[in-house]
Amino acid sequence: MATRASTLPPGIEGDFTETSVGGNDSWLTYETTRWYTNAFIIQEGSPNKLLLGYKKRGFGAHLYNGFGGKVEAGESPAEAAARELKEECGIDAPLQHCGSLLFVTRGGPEWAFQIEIYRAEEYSGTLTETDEMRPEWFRYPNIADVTPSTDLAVTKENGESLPPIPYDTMWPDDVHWMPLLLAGRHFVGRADFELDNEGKYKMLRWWFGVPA
Ligand SMILES: Nc1nc2c([nH]c(=O)n2[C@H]2C[C@H](O)[C@@H](COP(=O)(O)OP(=O)(O)OP(=O)(O)O)O2)c(=O)[nH]1
Repeated sequence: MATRASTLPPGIEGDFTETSVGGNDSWLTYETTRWYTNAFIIQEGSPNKLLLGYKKRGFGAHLYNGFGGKVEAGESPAEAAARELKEECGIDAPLQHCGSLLFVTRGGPEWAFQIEIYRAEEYSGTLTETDEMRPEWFRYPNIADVTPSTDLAVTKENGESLPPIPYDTMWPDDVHWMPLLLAGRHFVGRADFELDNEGKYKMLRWWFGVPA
């Protein structure tokens, strides 16, 4: 059950209703922030379809994710999101801003990632595999009855020919906000991670909410 947020994580400001919170570690500190984007194509139908890309190289390699990257000097986040979508999978889309995620690591990059998240229901152009990303479609269930913490990967659904959302090969925070994204809701969140000795990112603490 969502509760009105009493204490927001550092870096999150506003009036939000908490949808998911966890972890016992202290919030990590950071000195600088860099801006990033992440874009998803979401199509309701039979089945409902979500476009993800398998990242072939760089940060988050071997994970499925939306399409995105750094906001370059002189660009707005919306311009960067459109550019990255085109560069990484060859398509254009009427992207709409729907979320903001603060991503902080210990042992990884020393800056905090401010990630602006976009979605679109349509696109033009031909989906193309690039050096960085391999686009693939996944199915998701009808979300009317799904709460923010429902594990969509195991929910019974139609459209058996597409695989379910591959949460096991995504950033661990994504399961907390993906239902909000799929439901077309606006959301904000913070997730702190630690890079362990084996080169894996472990989530230490997280908080997600929707505008109150
Ligand atoms: N879904 C999800 N995406 C994340 C998380 N953390 C995180 O950095 N990302 C995304 C934001 C960016 O889209 C991407 C990191 O950017 P990148 O490493 O591809 O950026 P880049 O500048 O090297 O790429 P590029 O511009 O060369 O294409 O990963 C997370 O916890 N969940």
